[in-house]
Amino acid sequence: MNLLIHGYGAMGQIVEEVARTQNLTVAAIVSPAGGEHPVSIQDVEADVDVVIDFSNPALLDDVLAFGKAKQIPLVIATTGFSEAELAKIEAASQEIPIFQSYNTSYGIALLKQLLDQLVPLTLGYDIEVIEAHHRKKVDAPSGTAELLTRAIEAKRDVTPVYDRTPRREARAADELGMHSVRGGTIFGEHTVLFAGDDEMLELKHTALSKRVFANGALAAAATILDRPAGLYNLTNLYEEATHVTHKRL
Ligand SMILES: NC(=O)C1=CN([C@@H]2O[C@H](COP(=O)(O)OP(=O)(O)OC[C@H]3O[C@@H](n4cnc5c(N)ncnc54)[C@H](OP(=O)(O)O)[C@@H]3O)[C@@H](O)[C@H]2O)C=CC1
Ligand SMILES: O=C(O)C1=N[C@H](C(=O)O)C[C@H](O)C1
Repeated sequence: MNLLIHGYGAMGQIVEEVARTQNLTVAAIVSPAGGEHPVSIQDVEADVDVVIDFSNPALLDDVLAFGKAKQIPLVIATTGFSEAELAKIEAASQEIPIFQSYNTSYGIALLKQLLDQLVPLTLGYDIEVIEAHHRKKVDAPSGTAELLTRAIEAKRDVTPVYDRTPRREARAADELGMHSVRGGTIFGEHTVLFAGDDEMLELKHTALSKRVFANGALAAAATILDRPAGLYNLTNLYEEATHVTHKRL
């Protein structure tokens, strides 16, 4: 598997490190900051089998154009896409295999499965999603908070509310509050709180390193390599990705 690592910030660098420990071939790295690497994906000349993208939505068009021109699969792990950008990813997936997920950890895949089962049973409980990340994160709420919110919305009639400051009223039963904490070096923490009368239930996932995301992205890359064109995610790649992603680091 000849990898192209697109985006060479904190995550791109960890993907490179983890790929090398797994004896995978890093054929090219694209670093908008320049240095020894190409600045743009369009300048990559190496033979590449799959792209792993941890960068910025501003670069989406370039990544999709590259994947379609070379007819190779893409693993898109960047967060913060608009609805229009997500639609572009979906359209491109009719031509090439694309894995797109706002969180590549195995634990979040498990949390989503739990929510699918649990949320229909929680009428009468108020649900809030709380996420915490490092001080360098630029997007909020996190992609994972959006992913979890969509999973909850699919199972209960709720309306996401990100900012309560303009409201001066009691919480409506159908609200789904979302909250962001930023500080320090927190790798990523997501809590789904079910608050009932005189009791609370919390489902919480804590990433203990960035390696967990790199490992999951590499597992996704290996899994979609030979897939037909289509849009893949943690749910429909779940079975195959499990044994790879969940191996001991
Ligand atoms: N799906 C998942 O499981 C995970 C997703 N992520 C997501 O991956 C992305 C990258 O995270 P991380 O590596 O921590 O972020 P960094 O800020 O450390 O790196 C981002 C990379 O994208 C480039 N970049 C950023 N903005 C632009 C822009 N406007 N135009 C061109 N290049 C740009 C940066 O280049 P330069 O250095 O020149 O600024 C850098 O190479 C984020 O969206 C993050 O939320 C992160 C962890 C897990
Ligand atoms: O920027 C990060 O670091 C992370 N971003 C993703 C998100 O926005 O959910 C995934 C993970 O939580 C780390």
